[in-house]
Amino acid sequence: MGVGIEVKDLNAWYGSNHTLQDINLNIQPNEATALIGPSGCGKSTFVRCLNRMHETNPIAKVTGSVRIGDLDIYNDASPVEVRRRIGMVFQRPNPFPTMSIYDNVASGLRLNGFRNRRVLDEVVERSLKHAALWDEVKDELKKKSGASLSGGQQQRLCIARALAVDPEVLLMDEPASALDPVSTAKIEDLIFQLKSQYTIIIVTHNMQQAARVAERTGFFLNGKLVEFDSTHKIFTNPRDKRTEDYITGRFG
Ligand SMILES: Nc1ncnc2c1ncn2[C@@H]1O[C@H](COP(=O)(O)OP(=O)(O)OP(=O)(O)O)[C@@H](O)[C@H]1O
Repeated sequence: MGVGIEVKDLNAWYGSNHTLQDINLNIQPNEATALIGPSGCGKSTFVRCLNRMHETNPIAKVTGSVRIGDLDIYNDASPVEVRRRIGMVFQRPNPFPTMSIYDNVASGLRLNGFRNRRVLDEVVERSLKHAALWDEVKDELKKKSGASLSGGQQQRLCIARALAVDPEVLLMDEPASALDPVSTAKIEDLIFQLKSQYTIIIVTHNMQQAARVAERTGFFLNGKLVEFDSTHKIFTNPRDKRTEDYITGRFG
C-alpha cells in the first residue's frame, strides 16, 4: 500500500546555490501528486530529496525532515533502505541495455540477495503485469534485451523494474516527456491503475497531464513551493497570482 509523505522545513543546496527553500507539504497516500513549475525551479531536486538521491552529488546539502509513512528517511534509515521503499523513474528510459527484459526486472531483487527462481519468476511476471507490459513481452522475456524495446515499452520496463522491489512510493520525473502521444497515454493510464497500490509523485511540464492524472498539484517557483492544493483548485481558482500567471501561460 502507498504511504503518506510529510515534508518539513526542507532546504537543499548545490554548493552555494540555495535550490530549495523551506518546503513544507503533506502528500496523501494512494494519490498522484503533480509538481509543476518553470525550468530550474527545483522540481527534480525536490523529488531527489525524497529518496536521498540529492546527497549523492558531492556538492549537495540538505536539511529538514522527510517522513515516508513511519520512516524518518534522514534519521531512521540508510539510503539503500530508502531507495527500496521509494522507487524512481526518470525522463529518459534507462533499462540496463545488455540485460534481458527478465534480468532488468529481476535486477533489484537479485541485488537484495533473492536467488529463488520460482520467486523471481513470480515477481517478474507480477511487475510486468502491473506495468502493463506483460502481454507485449511475455514470449521473449529472456531472449530480448531491454534496449530492443520501443521507447514507451522501455519506460514501462523501468516502471516494472521499480515496482519489483515492492516500493510504497513511486517518483516519476517527467516520465512521458520523451515519449510519443500513444505511449504517453499508456503511462497516464498506468498511473491511474498504480495509485490504488502506491503513492505517486509526478514532475511534469505538461499541465494537461497534471490535470488528467493528479488529485493534488504543487507549483514551484525559484526554489519555493508557492501553492499546493487540489488539482482542480490550482487549475481553476488558484490562490496565488504567480500560480495563475504560470498556468495561464504568462511565463515559463
Ligand atoms: N547537478 C547539479 N549541480 C549543480 N546545480 C544543479 C544541479 N542540478 C540542478 N542544479 C540547479 O538547481 C536548480 C534547480 O534545478 P532542478 O533540476 O531541480 O529544476 P527543475 O525544476 O527540475 O528543472 P527542469 O524542469 O528544467 O528539469 C537550478 O538552478 C539548477 O541549475
